[in-house]
Amino acid sequence: MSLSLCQNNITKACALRKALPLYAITDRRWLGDKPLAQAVKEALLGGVTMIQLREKNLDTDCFLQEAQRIKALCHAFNVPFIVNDNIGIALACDADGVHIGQQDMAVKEARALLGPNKILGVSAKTTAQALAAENDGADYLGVGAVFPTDSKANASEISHNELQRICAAVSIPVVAIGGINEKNISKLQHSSISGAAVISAIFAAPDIRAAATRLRQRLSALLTKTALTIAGSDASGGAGIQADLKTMLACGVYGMSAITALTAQNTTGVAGVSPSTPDFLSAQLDSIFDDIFPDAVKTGMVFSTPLIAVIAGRLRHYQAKNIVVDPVMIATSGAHLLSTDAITALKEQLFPLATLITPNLKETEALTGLSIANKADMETAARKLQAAYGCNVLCKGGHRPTDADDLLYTADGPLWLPGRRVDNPNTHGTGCTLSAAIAAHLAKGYSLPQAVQAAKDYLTGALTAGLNLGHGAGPLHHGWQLCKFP
Ligand SMILES: Cc1ncc(COP(=O)(O)OP(=O)(O)O)c(N)n1
Ligand SMILES: Cc1ncsc1CCOP(=O)(O)O
Ligand SMILES: [Mg+2]
Repeated sequence: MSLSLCQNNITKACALRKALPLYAITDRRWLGDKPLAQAVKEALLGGVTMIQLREKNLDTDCFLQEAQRIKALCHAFNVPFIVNDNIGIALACDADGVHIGQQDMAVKEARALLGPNKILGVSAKTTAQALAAENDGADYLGVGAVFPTDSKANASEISHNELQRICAAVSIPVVAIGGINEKNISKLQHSSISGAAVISAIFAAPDIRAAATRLRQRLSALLTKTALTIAGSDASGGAGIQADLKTMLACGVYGMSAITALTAQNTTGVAGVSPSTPDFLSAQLDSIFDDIFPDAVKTGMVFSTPLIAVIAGRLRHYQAKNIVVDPVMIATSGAHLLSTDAITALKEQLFPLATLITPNLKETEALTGLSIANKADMETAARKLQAAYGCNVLCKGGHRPTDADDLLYTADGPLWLPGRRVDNPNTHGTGCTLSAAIAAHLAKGYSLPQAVQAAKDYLTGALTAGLNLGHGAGPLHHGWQLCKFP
């Protein structure tokens, strides 16, 4: 992963992931008498998430006119519009992007012509082609044919193992293409694709809208991702397990929980803590991993050395991936949520397993023994943690006086992610919410910087919604995208 990603690239990549699940590609040869625009409108009404205009035989004027018409239609549905093969047409109609094959033009050249903001898709059949395309500036890959197809002459098939290898090799999203329909789509279940690109299963269907709707439903089930929170319960619902589960749902991921401790807690403070036994925590983790293997895990309040030993042991045993460790030590209210002797266990047993740790400024100081007065100090401390434990570090600037800039420190170095300070004293559960949202986005296949950026955007929305409950620092509105409280 390269951290030369600029903020714009991250935003573009996040938007692209939402557009990939059901990617419809036009082919007027399947339409009979039906006008292309009508077919595309039916597909859009059925819920396709991106449209590609694929014309192999039109002259330039007709191609451009068609592109302008279909683009307007797509944008009326807030769906990105891509042009196949022809970058000149894509630029002339200001399409959202272009899709090219290995023979169409060099990926580097396409990227240079398109600039950084347009979407560039590239066809790939091998891991070598996929890695080269990613390196040269592709935003997504079209990989196939994954089944026999009647829509493209001489489309050679690739094995599902190769598809899986390509998905694992690259950080950019992959859509499968070729012969995909409602009946066979479930065979792609374990491939880690971000979507399916489809021609005939949509455009050759007698009822295009209904076919798109059914495929979209199948894909939603197929692409469902899961995340696990290992944390303490907050009786008042604003932090801990309760915040994490609400966040995961709001971020489009199925959430599961293993409870380390019950807390009698509200917005004014923690009245009591009743920890789980190590055996019972272990039993909860076994129940989860043996049945629904989580695509990502976050840990929050881990409380004590014996509980940390169980968590580390089970995560290692199951080879859990995408682990976000929020080093919860002291609640916003001042209550201690980690026994002092457990800090060493947290560092030595959990940090080395983590994809990311998410300390705030106070936690960063406690973990490093350094005092932090400015951004340079944040970089020094984050570098120290990254070097000591081999995990990526998100040093959160939420308590900085002027901005809410966060520092993501990886083996590639520092990446500053600017944040807007939201004027809201109700911040109970912000750390839990951010780390759960990062885990949710990692589960969905976002790269680490994308996941952090998407989680920051979600948290900013939850703070901005301005929920005002309780007598202390109140909770956030985790469902701000779903509903408004009166
Ligand atoms: C998403 C997606 N993947 C592959 C293609 C194939 O494009 P096409 O121009 O038919 O063939 P190549 O250029 O890849 O040889 C596509 N249109 N979209
Ligand atoms: C364009 C393309 N590239 C590889 S397979 C294919 C055809 C996809 O069409 P269908 O979904 O009808 O099989
Ligand atoms: Mg092509």
